[in-house]
Amino acid sequence: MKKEKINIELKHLSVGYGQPGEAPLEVLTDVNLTAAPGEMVALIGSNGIGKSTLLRTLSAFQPWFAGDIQIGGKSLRTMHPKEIARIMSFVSTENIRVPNLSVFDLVAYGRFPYTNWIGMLSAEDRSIVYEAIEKVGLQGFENRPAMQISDGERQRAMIARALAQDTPVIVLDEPTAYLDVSNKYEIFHLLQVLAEEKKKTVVLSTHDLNIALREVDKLWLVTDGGNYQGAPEDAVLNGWLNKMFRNKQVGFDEKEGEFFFKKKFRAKVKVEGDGLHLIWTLRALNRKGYQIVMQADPDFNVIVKEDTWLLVANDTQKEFQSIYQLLAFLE
Ligand SMILES: Nc1ncnc2c1ncn2[C@@H]1O[C@H](COP(=O)(O)OP(=O)(O)OP(=O)(O)O)[C@@H](O)[C@H]1O
Repeated sequence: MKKEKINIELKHLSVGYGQPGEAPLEVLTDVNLTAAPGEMVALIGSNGIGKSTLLRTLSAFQPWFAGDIQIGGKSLRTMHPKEIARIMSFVSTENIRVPNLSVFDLVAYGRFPYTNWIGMLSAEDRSIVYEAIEKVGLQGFENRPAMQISDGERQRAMIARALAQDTPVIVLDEPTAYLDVSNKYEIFHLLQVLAEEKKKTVVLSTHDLNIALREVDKLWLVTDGGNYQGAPEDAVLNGWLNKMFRNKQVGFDEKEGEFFFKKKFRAKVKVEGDGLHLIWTLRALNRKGYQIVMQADPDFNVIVKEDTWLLVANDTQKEFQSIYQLLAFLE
């Protein structure tokens, strides 16, 4: 079947929760965001801001209050669940609580929009399922009970299920939450390849900001003060990342490209040296709360040579063989 290329548009969207007779809880209001075919988008924002709520709403798992969600120019409100299932797959971090469900069966659920009413898999369906399992590196796990695999393996299996569903849009809520750093990069890479080669629109939420900044095409940034979208580099240059956290102690270092915790400086240090040894010495001193100065009068100096660190303070000098030893002495 020829796959359509699908745009996503969130227009003045208000999402949240409401029970009849209770005051509605609006989690996010007036959200205006877009994603194009072939784009990998990371939704980022602080804990509890409403990322899961937004993604569940986008995937038609819950209704919204105001505005519209348009998929390929058509309002999600007007679409039949079966039509949505052929356009959009959703991966969450929820646990699987079905005993005796094998990894193969779990992934095969992805084929439900295409199977007949008893869910019979054709030979083509089975080969798509095996291919999806292989793509996420779970070959050999097909017969294992899905309840008896690790969190990371289950996360891969859930992604395989979305691959088996073969939709032009894939929405993933924290797909890398349980993965180690090498698997996080692999999953980001896999999703990126899908976006690029198959022109799928991939929208995922993540707290892995450093990876997202390096790997995705676009950020959707939700904050208390509004929403922003653009290339990760636009987010850095426009200072959006500094608006992400209410905790003013956390800042974004535009030059390093990473978040840091603002500490009170305990002393000034001037450091001489070069190469990697200098860079990591600066990071270590910074981590321990020393202010690095170039011009101002330092409280002490550190001269970095390959594998030796010379501390010069007033009239005394002391040599160390590692950063650990230098920091221990400074304590
Ligand atoms: N089923 C629910 N009913 C009512 N309120 C809810 C429900 N689920 C979540 N909330 C509330 O909605 C707000 C947003 O929650 P949500 O899970 O969307 O945030 P999030 O950005 O995904 O957080 P995190 O980064 O911690 O996963 C929170 O205040 C949360 O308590």
